[in-house]
Amino acid sequence: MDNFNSKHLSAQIPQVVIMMGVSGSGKSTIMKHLVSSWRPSSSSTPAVPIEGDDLHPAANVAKMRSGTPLTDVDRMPWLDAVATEIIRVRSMGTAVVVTCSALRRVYRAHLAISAAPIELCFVYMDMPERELQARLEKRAGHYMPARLLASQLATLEVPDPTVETEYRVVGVPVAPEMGPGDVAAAVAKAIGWIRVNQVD
Ligand SMILES: Nc1ncnc2c1ncn2[C@@H]1O[C@H](COP(=O)(O)OP(=O)(O)OP(=O)(O)O)[C@@H](O)[C@H]1O
Ligand SMILES: O=C(O)[C@H](O)[C@@H](O)[C@H](O)[C@H](O)CO
Repeated sequence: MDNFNSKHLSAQIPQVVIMMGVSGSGKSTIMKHLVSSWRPSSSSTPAVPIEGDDLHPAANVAKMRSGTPLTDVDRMPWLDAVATEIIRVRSMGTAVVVTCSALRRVYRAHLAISAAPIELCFVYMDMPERELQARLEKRAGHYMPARLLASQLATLEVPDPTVETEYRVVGVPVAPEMGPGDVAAAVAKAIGWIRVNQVD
């Protein structure tokens, strides 16, 4: 995973970052830490968060709540809504951090094409299945049941630098002992963001 980080980052510091990966990998948690403590060096204002979970059509939420995995057809209007929100927020000129599982390569391509010419950088939250399962079983108050993890993992196409159609992506290995602040710092390091209060 390490050696595709630098290879797939162009010289430009990413301004629009998509936290991707399966349910329970920490996308929402790390997004909050990232926007509160880190920013691209070129930006004087905080990055704005977009919570992809909030953009699902109600039917999708009902489906997941009932333990049924979403299909490609279910996800397409959701991906469109995420892209539309990225375009809206980015037009204000701030950096943006988005949570969106973007499990399949075609979903990442759909987002990237829909948001163009805005450039997206995907951050893949890479966590062992056992830890994912444990976190989902402990998590309370979320519509996504832990039993959907198997289908999430089956749908996931792990970002692969050797695939020609893969978009700009950074893999961040998340070890169980890393707290949210540690993970956010690892993500920030991988994308070249600096601490919010750091003097340039
Ligand atoms: N680094 C961490 N250390 C310990 N617990 C964590 C860490 N990151 C996230 N968690 C916990 O793991 C659970 C899953 O995290 P979170 O909800 O952020 O994942 P997610 O990828 O956004 O999931 P979903 O796609 O289902 O919304 C939460 O209960 C969260 O508090
Ligand atoms: O692609 C999907 O199957 C969905 O987007 C899920 O990943 C959920 O949105 C999320 O996990 C719930 O929080």
